[in-house]
Amino acid sequence: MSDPKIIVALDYPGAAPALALAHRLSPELCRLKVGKELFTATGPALLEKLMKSGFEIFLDLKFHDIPNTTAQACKAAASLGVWMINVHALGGRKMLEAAQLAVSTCAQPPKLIAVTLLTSMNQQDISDLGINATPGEMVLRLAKLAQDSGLDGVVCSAMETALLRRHCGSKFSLVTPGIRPLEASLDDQSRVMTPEEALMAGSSYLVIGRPITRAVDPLQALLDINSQIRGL
Ligand SMILES: O=C(O)c1cc(=O)[nH]c(=O)n1[C@@H]1O[C@H](COP(=O)(O)O)[C@@H](O)[C@H]1O
Repeated sequence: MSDPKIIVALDYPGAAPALALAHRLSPELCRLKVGKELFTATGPALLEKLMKSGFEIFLDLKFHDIPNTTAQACKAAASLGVWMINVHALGGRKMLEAAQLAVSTCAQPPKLIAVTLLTSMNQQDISDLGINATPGEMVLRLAKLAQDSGLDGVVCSAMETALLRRHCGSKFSLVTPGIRPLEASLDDQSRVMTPEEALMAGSSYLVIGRPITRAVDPLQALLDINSQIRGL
């Protein structure tokens, strides 16, 4: 099976627009991400439809709770047959280890990754939290914590991928949102890179939403990005 690098974020309020977009794309070209908005509106039924069409799904619910609650939520998410799920690294070591253990006991364990520092956040946002670190320092610390806890990878900005590749090795998955082709609007993202820059820096997968979903021709936008990154 092909291993498409692009994960298209289906950030929609309901099933109809999400399915309409999925029908225009194809599993050879991309994976799909279902996040909080869409999953809250549609529940697992939509995942089944998308998976029946052959798409691998990143279920992005960013669990962050006490260890037992997070572990049980991860178990429930893993039982849906998705390709990847995530938690927040800020939940700490005990939560991460509990999540990893819960997922590892599933029949078909999905990849489990941890969100480090949201790509919408910048130095000022970190200072506002009372944390005395640069984005790079904070992301590296959280990525090492996730790796030590047995997770498969992290969500980070592509601006940190070169640093994480050096410290976490080549097998650790680096999933990077905040991807913006040249001339695309930043929207609410802060730490962004182009698709080529992100892959050259060491990203494993690129999460891309609005630059594709809000394009006049989403399939063409996806094909354009895939042709820019071919061979990287
Ligand atoms: O976990 C994520 O996927 C995620 C983490 C992060 O730090 N930043 C981030 O943007 N995301 C998600 O990635 C997608 C980015 O969408 P666009 O900004 O439209 O490309 C959204 O669905 C976000 O929820």
